[in-house]
Amino acid sequence: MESVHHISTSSKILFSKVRKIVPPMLEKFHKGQLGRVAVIGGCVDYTGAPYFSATASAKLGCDMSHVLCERSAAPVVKSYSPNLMVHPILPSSDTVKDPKSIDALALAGPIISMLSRLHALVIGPGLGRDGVTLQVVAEVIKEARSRSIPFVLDADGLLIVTEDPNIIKGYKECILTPNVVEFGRLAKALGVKVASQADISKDEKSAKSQESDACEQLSKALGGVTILQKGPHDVISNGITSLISNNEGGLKRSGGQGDTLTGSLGTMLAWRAAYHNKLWDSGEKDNEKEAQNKEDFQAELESEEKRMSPATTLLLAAWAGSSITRECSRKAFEAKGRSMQASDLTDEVHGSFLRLIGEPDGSKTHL
Ligand SMILES: NC(=O)C1=CN([C@@H]2O[C@H](COP(=O)(O)OP(=O)(O)OC[C@H]3O[C@@H](n4cnc5c(N)ncnc54)[C@H](O)[C@@H]3O)[C@@H](O)[C@H]2O)[C@@H](O)CC1
Ligand SMILES: Nc1ncnc2c1ncn2[C@@H]1O[C@H](COP(=O)(O)OP(=O)(O)OP(=O)(O)O)[C@@H](O)[C@H]1O
Ligand SMILES: [Mg+2]
Repeated sequence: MESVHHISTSSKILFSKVRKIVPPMLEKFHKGQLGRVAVIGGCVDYTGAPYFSATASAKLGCDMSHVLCERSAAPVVKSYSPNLMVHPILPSSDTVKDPKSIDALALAGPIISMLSRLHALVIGPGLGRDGVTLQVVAEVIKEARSRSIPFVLDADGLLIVTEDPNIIKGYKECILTPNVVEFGRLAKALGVKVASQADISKDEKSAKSQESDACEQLSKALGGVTILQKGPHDVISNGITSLISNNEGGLKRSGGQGDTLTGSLGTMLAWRAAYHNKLWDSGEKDNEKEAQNKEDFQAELESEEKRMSPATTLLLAAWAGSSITRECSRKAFEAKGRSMQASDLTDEVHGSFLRLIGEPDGSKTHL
């Protein structure tokens, strides 16, 4: 049976609502207003992941793209691109005197001091599993939460939640992006039962429903945190309702496609903040009511004149990031077939944005 909780609004309408939260390009804006996003990740083992994430964020359209990484990763990430601002301020066991006795909050100081200048964080791409690094990042998460800074948590960053779910429980300004393995770890930690492949119905509709039920349950167990569960289709749930992202993707499953997703989400979160701060006039009527049930969410998504509430735009931003990533994968696969690499997605970000979303009304781009 199809889950009763899915939002059934068509993709066409959802994309028209996404366009509402994309800031138009206007001469009056100054550097930074269209998004300052930082990716926290990059260690001795992984330098590609933070690069792909930060570059996707920049290519989607944020103004400033930072990478906060471990010392050994910084010169490598810098050498990939002069466009990124790369800060070697993420501590690890290799960069502290005594890894067994650290003051994690003090070590997080240089990162925390940057937070007031950022609109959104992407925590996790290529973070690695070093104990010192993870303790420091846990302090950054607590601080970002206390200041209501939105963030995406992915990859090794999700381990922090698996260890201590309370760190994000009930936080309504974050998106978790687990792949199938990470979802299983989180579900286990929260005591949510996930149907095994053998249990999942062969009927496609029922299978989709079972998967989105698991996503909704996990979201509920985390107090309504938004979860984007990646897979053949992506399920996005806030524990009350779900959106399914199922536009066609590519067939190559190369590593690093999740990084285009997190970077895109970082920019969507920064744009969403600008929308709620009324950086420009969206032409919509004010709406004081926060969406609380499926009907409210659907009504906001289908209204042509009312502003959306933050809970609705969070779901929508997650759906948009997923749709863009899948379109990048489709186009890159069309061109490259089985040789497709993560960097091929990076080149498709802007074209995918234009095809799916398009420039909002009022943009002076003449595209
Ligand atoms: N170029 C890079 O620097 C990249 C770095 N990455 C980083 O690598 C680190 C580890 O990430 P992993 O994703 O490997 O996580 P894990 O180390 O938890 O490994 C997950 C394992 O599950 C397997 N798996 C994935 N989907 C599956 C499915 N549907 N069914 C069964 N098995 C499945 C994968 O092949 C992988 O071996 C993270 O920090 C991540 O950000 C990745 O993002 C890939 C690209
Ligand atoms: N079977 C599939 N069919 C179509 N798209 C898929 C499929 N599996 C994953 N995707 C898409 O690929 C993107 C990355 O998801 P994936 O599950 O590969 O994440 P990941 O394992 O975290 O990636 P990474 O290697 O970057 O860590 C998502 O946008 C998802 O929608
Ligand atoms: Mg991943």
